[in-house]
Amino acid sequence: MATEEQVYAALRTVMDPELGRDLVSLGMVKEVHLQGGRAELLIELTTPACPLKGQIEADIQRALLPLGLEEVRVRFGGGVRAPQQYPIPGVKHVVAVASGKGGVGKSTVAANLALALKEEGARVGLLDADIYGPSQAKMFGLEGQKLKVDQDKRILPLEAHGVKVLSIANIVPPGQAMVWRGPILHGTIRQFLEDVAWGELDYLIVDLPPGTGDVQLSLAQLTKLSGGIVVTTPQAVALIDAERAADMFKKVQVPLLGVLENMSYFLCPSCGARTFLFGEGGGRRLAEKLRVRFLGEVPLEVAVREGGDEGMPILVRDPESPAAQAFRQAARELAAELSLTLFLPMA
Ligand SMILES: Nc1ncnc2c1ncn2[C@@H]1O[C@H](COP(=O)(O)OP(=O)(O)OP(=O)(O)O)[C@@H](O)[C@H]1O
Repeated sequence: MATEEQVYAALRTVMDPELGRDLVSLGMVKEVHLQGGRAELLIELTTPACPLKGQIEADIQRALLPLGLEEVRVRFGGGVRAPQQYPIPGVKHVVAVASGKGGVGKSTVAANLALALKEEGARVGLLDADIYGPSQAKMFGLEGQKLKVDQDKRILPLEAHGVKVLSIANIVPPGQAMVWRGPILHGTIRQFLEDVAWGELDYLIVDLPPGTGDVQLSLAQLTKLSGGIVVTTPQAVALIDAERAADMFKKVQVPLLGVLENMSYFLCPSCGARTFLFGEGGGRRLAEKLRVRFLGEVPLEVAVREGGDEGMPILVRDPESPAAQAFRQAARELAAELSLTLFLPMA
């Protein structure tokens, strides 16, 4: 009959593929129950959205095989690991979504990544800091809704599809031109972070304006961002600007968690054929050049645009569509990269 010590010894041979250390020394083995010929394990991953769950489970099964157990059941648990210091009280991670060029789908990506992380069990907020072209209120069907404050006069974010959303569009009347001077803008970003009752969040996703301007700078100065991602299309002009956005993160010492390529190819709704409208492989090549994780390719699908216009992001509107699946995978990659930064401090 296998003993607990033997199980732990076997688990010491199972590596977290990304961290390169074994599950026991990483403190991931939370429970080992042995009864009869059965073992039940509780493994706490660095994030519930870990993309390598399947592989880790298979490795565990393989490592315990020589112990001759009848059955090994693996449960995965644990929440999102937090940094030593929270960037905002109650908020574990602030992640910025940037793009060099406008119109590459940054807001669509921010919305769907937020929803995908929520789907994995995380508590998620979305801050629309794209003050020149806020689109999250529309994307989440919250247009025209007024914000309320709590008894401490803190702004209460709105909520849709299980994500807390705060957009400047719910503050400034629609269609009104916004001229933001540096100090006002800085103050507004500060308010978004400090005077909003975000509550307990694992991730606060921030949808930045395109380019490399004052909002980015203010955000980096006002809070400790866990990281940022850059959204691009495969097109050469977009890639040049994307590299600039990546460089901005470097300048303000924010870890670049990855590059996501959107509008990678058009997926024909009737025959499923792929047409590479903007070229092929540019996002991956950029990620390789920058030595960061490639978060994946999201196809251009009519339903993504329709969903965005109707207040139903694709993850909600058509969860099984190729774009939704690509967003889900990208969110897992992002969560995994983020938890890596907690173990391996920035070089
Ligand atoms: N994968 C996709 N498939 C189809 N349409 C998409 C996709 N991604 C984004 N879109 C559409 O492209 C348009 C621009 O997207 P979005 O507003 O997300 O871009 P953005 O980069 O945030 O723009 P801005 O620079 O104005 O902030 C929207 O109509 C959106 O619905």
